[in-house]
Order: sequence, then structure tokens, then C-alpha cells
Amino acid sequence: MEVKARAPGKIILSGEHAVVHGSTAVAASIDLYTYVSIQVHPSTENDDRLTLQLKDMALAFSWPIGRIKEPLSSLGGPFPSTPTSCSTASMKLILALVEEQNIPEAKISLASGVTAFLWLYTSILGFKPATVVVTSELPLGSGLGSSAALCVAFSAALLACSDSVNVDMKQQGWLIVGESELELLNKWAFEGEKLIHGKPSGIDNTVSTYGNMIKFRSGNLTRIKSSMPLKMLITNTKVGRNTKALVAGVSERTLRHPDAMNSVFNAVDSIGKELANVIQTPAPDDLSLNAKEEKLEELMEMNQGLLQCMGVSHASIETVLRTTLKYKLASKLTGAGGGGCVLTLLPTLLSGTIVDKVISELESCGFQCLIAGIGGNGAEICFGASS
Ligand SMILES: Nc1ncnc2c1ncn2[C@@H]1O[C@H](COP(=O)(O)OP(=O)(O)OP(=O)(O)O)[C@@H](O)[C@H]1O
Ligand SMILES: C[C@@](O)(CCO)CC(=O)[O-]
Ligand SMILES: [Mg+2]
Repeated sequence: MEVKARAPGKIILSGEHAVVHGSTAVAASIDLYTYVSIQVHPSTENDDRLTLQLKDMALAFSWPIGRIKEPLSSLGGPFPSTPTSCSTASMKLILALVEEQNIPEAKISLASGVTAFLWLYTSILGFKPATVVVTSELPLGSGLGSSAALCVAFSAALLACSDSVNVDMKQQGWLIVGESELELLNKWAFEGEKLIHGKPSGIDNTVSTYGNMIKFRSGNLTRIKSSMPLKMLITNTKVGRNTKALVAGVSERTLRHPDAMNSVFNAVDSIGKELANVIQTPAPDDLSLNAKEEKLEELMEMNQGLLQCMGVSHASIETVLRTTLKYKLASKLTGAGGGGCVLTLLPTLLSGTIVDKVISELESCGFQCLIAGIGGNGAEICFGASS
């Protein structure tokens, strides 16, 4: 039987990087998803393989089950109900399995995703032969949480295959996962994110798991309900970057200037708390909605300034900021920065003509613009026929 899972990408409205150092951050899911489908095969003993197809990249990786079992059986898994961290010794063994697949040099950044897959697969399902297919609507390595969506979708599909997710299999279509199972799959996804990000805060996998909007601090989430329409333009600078390296860069800067950086992180913490309050406070009329949007714009600009202090902006991001400012629109980078995506708040009363103009100017610089739906469902699973 085929089991499918999907998990959304995200935007960070405030607090990226500082959240790794204990500050408050606010994030929301977007309606772009990563999909994972798993078909477990009956064991035939001779011909058993685990195959991973990355459909969008036209890549497939395949290992004889025996080749995986031989080095990894010492792990003692599968233990679907107890998320565990990948030890350095296991990491070495998994890296060797990934290396022997000879990923083309131009696509070598995918190796960390494949590593996370092998860890999650063997830890949750053990050594069952299967074909796993991944597709995604998210741009990879662009700040929209592709790594977290991948780990959440893997964990959801694997837990569903291991019978650790309690849903009515007779139901059709995408099924929302129950609360205690969400907690379990979020923990597994975090273990996968660790293999891709090095030192993640957990905000990306948490918002992808639970969906909607969250306030996140030191591993704890508070769900937020927005009381205002939030329309964001997302501009992808298409400048590639790697979250792990950017997070490590901020930590190094913090070691060099601990007092200054801690003041920056404190300021970001205050911005995140204020932003969450603004978003949640009801706006009874247009005037108060305008005032709230102006506050949000100012908070986004302040956060962007502090992200520059952390050293994670980029010339391409500055070009987006300058361009949107010409139209009096406020922007900030989202996700790890260093390129990737920029958010621009589109106020409710902004005319469609202005939106078209700003998009066409940004696109003439070679950037890609999209307006995504904000705050939809988190991880979902689906059994049998596709939908
Ligand atoms: N659909 C996918 N297929 C294979 N690998 C993927 C996929 N999505 C993400 N990855 C893995 O995640 C890596 C990108 O993760 P990274 O954390 O750098 O960026 P991001 O998650 O898109 O942005 P951010 O962390 O800033 O939100 C890719 O290089 C790849 O290893
Ligand atoms: C840069 C960062 O803060 C967000 C990436 O989307 C990293 C993290 O929190 O794990
Ligand atoms: Mg990521």
C-alpha cells in the first residue's frame, strides 16, 4: 500500500537566527508543500532494495537492503516511538552510504537531505524494502523551510507506515494528524533537521508540523491566531546559500562579540513579542488596521537592520529592500538570509496597480515573485489512492 505525507514550507515574520540563541521568533506556514510517498515492498530476500527518488531533480538513489543493514543493524532500531539523535559513529556510516551513490557535483547540496532520509528511514522503519518518492513545490535552499518540510514529510510518512499514527484509514484525502502524533513526528523531524542545519532552533520543523502561525522560543511553541489579513509578497533573489553555514557564521560572530550580539538578540526578542501582540490584537475598523500594518512594517524594518548586524544580509537582498522602499513598502529577509527570499508586507489598502509595478520591477532585476497563502494546515497524511 502507498502512504503519502505532505508538509508545508514557512515564512519567518521575525526572529530568524536570534531564535537559535534563545530569542522569540514568529513564523507561519505557507501553502507550498513537500510531498513524500512510500511504498513498502514485500520482502523477497534476494532482490530487496531501498530506493529514494527525488522526482524534481530527476535523481534516484538505491541501496540493496543488505548493504544498509550490515553497517546500521548495530543501531538496534527501529524505535518509532523514541526519537533519538544520530551519533557521530552512525553519521559516518550513513555518509559512506550516501557517498557511494556518487551524487553529481552540481547537486552535492542534496547529500544532507539524503543523509537525513537514511537516518529517519532506518530509525523508524528499520530495513524494510521500499520505494520512496519526493516532490516539492518549494524552492530548495531559499529560506522557505524546504529542509524542514522534507524532514516533516519523511517523518509523517514513515510513522504512518510503522502504524504509529492513529487515523481512520478508510477516510479519503488528506488527513490531519492527531496532537500526540504531531509531537512525535515533530521530534523526529527535528532530528532530521539537525543533520541538515547543524544547530537548528526547531522553529522550521515545528511550524511545518503544526501549521498556522506560531510564536517560538527556546524549543517552546505558542500557537497564534492572526486577527488581521496578512498579505506578503515573497521575492526569491535566486541567490543560493546554505542555512548550516549561515547559522555557524552568526555563532562565530557571537563568540567574537558576545556583549554586542546578546544586545542584538535581546532587541530581536522584544520585536518578536511585540509583533505577535500586534498580529493578535483585534482591529475593529480600517483606521486601527492601518495603524497595525504600520507597526508591523516598522518592526520588520527594525528586524532587518538587526539581521544586517548579524551579517546575514546580501547585496541581492539589499536590492529588493531598495526597490520595495521606492513604493514605500517595508521588507525583510526571511529564513537564513545570505540570498534566498525576502518578505514584503502588502498593506490591505495598497492598490493592485502598485503591486503589479513593484513585482515587474523586481522581476526585471532577475528575481522571482510570488504571493503565497499564509497559515494553512501542517503535516497531513493520505492512504492509498493519490489526491
Ligand atoms: N525536496 C527535497 N529533496 C531533496 N533534498 C531536499 C529537499 N528539500 C530540501 N532538501 C535538503 O535541504 C537542503 C536545503 O536546506 P536549507 O536549510 O539550506 O534551506 P531551506 O530549508 O530551504 O531554507 P531555510 O532553512 O532558510 O528556511 C537542500 O540542499 C537539501 O539537502
Ligand atoms: C536561520 C534559522 O533561524 C531559521 C531558518 O529558517 C535557523 C533555525 O532557527 O534553525
Ligand atoms: Mg532549512
